[in-house]
Formats: sequence, structure tokens, C-alpha cells
Amino acid sequence: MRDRIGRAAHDYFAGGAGAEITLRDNHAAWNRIALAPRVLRGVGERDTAVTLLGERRRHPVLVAPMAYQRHAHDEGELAMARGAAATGTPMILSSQTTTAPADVARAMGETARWMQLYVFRDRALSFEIVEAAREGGYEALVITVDFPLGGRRDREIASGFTATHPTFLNHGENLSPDVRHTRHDPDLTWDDIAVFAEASALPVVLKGILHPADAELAVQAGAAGLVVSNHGGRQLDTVVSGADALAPVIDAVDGRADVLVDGGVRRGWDVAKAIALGANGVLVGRHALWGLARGGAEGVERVLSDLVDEFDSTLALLGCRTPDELSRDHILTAPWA
Ligand SMILES: Cc1cc2nc3c(=O)[nH]c(=O)nc-3n(C[C@H](O)[C@H](O)[C@H](O)COP(=O)(O)O)c2cc1C
Ligand SMILES: CC(C)CC(=O)C(=O)O
Repeated sequence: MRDRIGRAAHDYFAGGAGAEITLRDNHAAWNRIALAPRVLRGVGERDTAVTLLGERRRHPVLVAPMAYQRHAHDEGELAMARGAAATGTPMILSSQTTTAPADVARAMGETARWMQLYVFRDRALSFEIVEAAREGGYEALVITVDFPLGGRRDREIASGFTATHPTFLNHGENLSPDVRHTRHDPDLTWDDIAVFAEASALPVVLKGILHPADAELAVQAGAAGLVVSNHGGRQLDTVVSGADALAPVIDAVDGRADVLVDGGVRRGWDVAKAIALGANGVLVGRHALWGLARGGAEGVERVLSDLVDEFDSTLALLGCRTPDELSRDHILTAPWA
């Protein structure tokens, strides 16, 4: 993959904060959960559909927002959108998209798209994103709340990635790590959330919640959903994984908002574990990105359809016909953990 996309882009995509302890743990944490199947339950007829933000979706998987996708493949976000749409997978478009939101919206067709929002010091830039979300028929605004500033990413610093494909916001200038990591508004607080909710007139999802007390504040701030996430291990090293943070957040939210989770999701049984713990949906980041880098839209489609097929067969093997039938009764702390 390094040969295909270059070392700097590879290390930007693959890398995490610090010594990447959290990055490694994100996938390992799913493997610390063991599954406890039930048998003889008549699972011939199954349906992977779930309800997310009040809408019925074919399955619980979404594509996570990821910046600079043209550095992974020439067709960037367009190919990601086509691969996602082919599998009925909602895509969350990054604020740092290298393709115009309107073009991505067209490529998504009937499949849902959500827009991710970074709140910059220059609020006008953020309102441009909100406007693009409205115009492109995006169905939710995903405000990322774990980025007061960029994490210290040793691998990225060592290889010095500079984003050279223009984003729809930066109107052409190259984005060095210094610019990338200091444009965000570090003074953002809970009070600001309502402003963007109002401006967008869209349901708001807060991405980057790990603490149950913050989950409570998110509900009080009017969030329709939240994403339990450590930003793919890219912000603060040694923070808890999404898998481990999930259950306390679900208990705190107590059904008042949708709860999604991300970090290290690669297999159908990872998805099943998230749903069994009580999540409504799961975001997939790098797993989809490597599909894009390997094979464009077809690569994305393959990765996502394999993941959903594997989730479907996991349902059957756990004795469930629908995601609703998954529960904490199906999971144990792994004896090997
Ligand atoms: C290359 C890359 C770029 C990312 N860009 C963004 C972004 O623009 N906005 C955002 O909210 N999260 C961003 N993230 C975080 C992802 O949305 C997601 O939380 C994370 O990748 C999930 O972990 P996983 O890659 O292990 O699936 C990015 C992640 C990666 C790997
Ligand atoms: C441009 C960055 C802010 C995108 C991002 O969220 C990341 O690299 O993790």
C-alpha cells in the first residue's frame, strides 16, 4: 500500500497518536469480547435492517468521515460514495473532503449521506459546510467534538504528509500538518452546539464522546445521536477504545439518543458485538479506506458487502434473526482477555 499511495499519505491514513497504543487497542478491544451463541432458534429468515435517526436502513454500518480521500485513490470521495451506495451504506462526508459535497450527494443517489462538521476559528468556513450539507440533501450534521487541536501523531510527523489535493473549503492552498491541526476552534463548548443545530435544521450527532458524563451532556444539548469514538486512535494516545467505552455510554444515554461507535471495526462479529452492547450503528474508517485505495468504488463495495454478509451470518450463528434480537446476553468477557 505504501508503494501505491506513497509513504506520507500511507502514514497519515494508517497512523495514530503517540506510540499508537490506543490505535492497536481499538481492534484488540473487540477481540476481548467473547460471544455466547444460542441454538435451535430458527434463523433461516433474517433481516439486517436497523433504524437510525428514525430512518430504516439496510444494515447498521456507516462509512466514517475521513479527510483527503483523493490521496488514497484518484476518484476519492466519489468512489467511496459509489461503493457505499452499492451496498446501501450511509456515508458521512468529512469537512475536509477533496470532492464537492454536491457531487458526493449525486453519487450517493437514494442512499443516505450525513455531513461531518469541524468548527474552525473562522466560523464562516464552518457555516459554508453547513450550507453545503443543506444544499446536498445531507440528512444529519455530525459535529466532531474530540478535535480542539490535532493529536501528536509521531508517525505522521516523521513522514511529513502535506495534503495537496484542494478541499472544497481551502480554495487551493496546501494543508501542512501545522495548518491542519490549528484551524480548529479550541474554545468550542457545549453552548455552541445549538447554533449549528439551528443553522442546519438537521439532526445533530456528536462524534468523539468517550465519557458517560459527556454522553449525558450531549443528550441535554439536544443531540439526536452520538458516536463513541477516539477518532481512530489519532488524537490522544492511551485513551479508552470505543469498544470499552460503549456500554457505560449506552447506559447513561438510556435510549434518549442513538448511540453509534467506531474504532477498529473490521469484522462482522465486531459489528454484532457493538449492537449486542446496545449500539444502534457502527462506523467503519480505515477498513473502507483501504478498500478505496486498493480498488476504488469496487474495492469499497467489496469490503462493505463482505462486512455486512459477515454480520448477517454472525446473526444466524448467534441464534438471531434481526439486530434487535442481539443483547448483552450474547457477550462475555473473553476468557483469553
Ligand atoms: C485518514 C483519516 C482521516 C480522518 N478524518 C476525519 C475527519 O475529517 N473528521 C472526523 O470526524 N474524523 C476523521 N477521522 C476519524 C474517523 O472518522 C473514525 O473516527 C476512525 O477512523 C474510526 O477508526 P477506524 O479507522 O479504526 O475504523 C479520520 C480517520 C482517518 C483514519
Ligand atoms: C484534516 C484533519 C483534521 C482530519 C482528521 O480528522 C484526521 O486526520 O484525523
